[in-house]
Amino acid sequence: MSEVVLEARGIVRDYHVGGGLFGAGRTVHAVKGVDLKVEKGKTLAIVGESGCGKSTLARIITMIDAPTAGELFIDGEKVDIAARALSPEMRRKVQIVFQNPYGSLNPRQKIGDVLMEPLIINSDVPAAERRERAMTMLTKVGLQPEHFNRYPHMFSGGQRQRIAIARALMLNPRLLVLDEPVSALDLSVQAQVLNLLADLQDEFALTYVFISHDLSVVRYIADDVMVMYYGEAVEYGSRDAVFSDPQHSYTKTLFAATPRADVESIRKRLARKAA
Ligand SMILES: Nc1ncnc2c1ncn2[C@@H]1O[C@H](COP(=O)(O)OP(=O)(O)OP(=O)(O)O)[C@@H](O)[C@H]1O
Repeated sequence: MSEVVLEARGIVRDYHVGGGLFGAGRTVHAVKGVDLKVEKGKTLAIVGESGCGKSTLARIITMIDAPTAGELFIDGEKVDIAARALSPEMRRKVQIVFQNPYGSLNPRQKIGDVLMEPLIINSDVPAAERRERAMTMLTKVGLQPEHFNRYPHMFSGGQRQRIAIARALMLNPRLLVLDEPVSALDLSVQAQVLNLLADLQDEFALTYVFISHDLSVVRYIADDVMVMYYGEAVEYGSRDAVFSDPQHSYTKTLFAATPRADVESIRKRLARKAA
């Protein structure tokens, strides 16, 4: 039987904005009741334009932010995100990789320390083993052991994203939330990082939630696709079903607005890289 790693039921997130001493302000309904389910080793891509609620949903899944309503289950266990003391074990299971590797790495921290930090904070793994695990992880993401003592500015954008992925994997998570992880990279580097993610998924049986606005990337990486529009999931199904027979008018418009040539060229490039 398949194992469900992530399930969300009726997730709602409202933000109260504006309103000072005398103003009432207003409520932004960022996520309006989203259900989703992702099985072990699979990738759910969440796609939609800026402001549709993708990042809000990503923060809720990562337990950084609490929903206004709804339930979240990780490995079948209900998560009480509002609780201050979420167990370290629960936190360990879900890690996030952000779009901008420049912003997410401390410029004064050597790469080895970047990788060992999650172990220092969340585990009692001894120093020698921390070092060894960081070295191993560097090679798993296609970097070299000698990169251990270098600083982030000495790396390219693609290499920095590899470092961010390595750090996210240091605690052996079950689920990686990838929030536009290749959007800031050149096309050829995007392909390399996507192939790396596919390899790591196979090796560690990882489950991915992949947030993107780029349909060509989604088509390559996803098993299932959710299309969000103004906080709602207007389309949700297998990649092939969503791409071959989109049901919602917004999805049709979104697909029509994506230049076909772009999709084809990146698919060919990815296929060449994969060969
Ligand atoms: N902390 C916040 N306070 C108030 N409103 C917010 C907050 N975070 C997000 N919003 C609003 O919620 C809506 C959804 O935002 P969100 O960032 O989740 O969308 P997104 O699809 O990820 O967009 P982008 O790709 O631009 O990040 C937007 O209208 C946004 O302005």
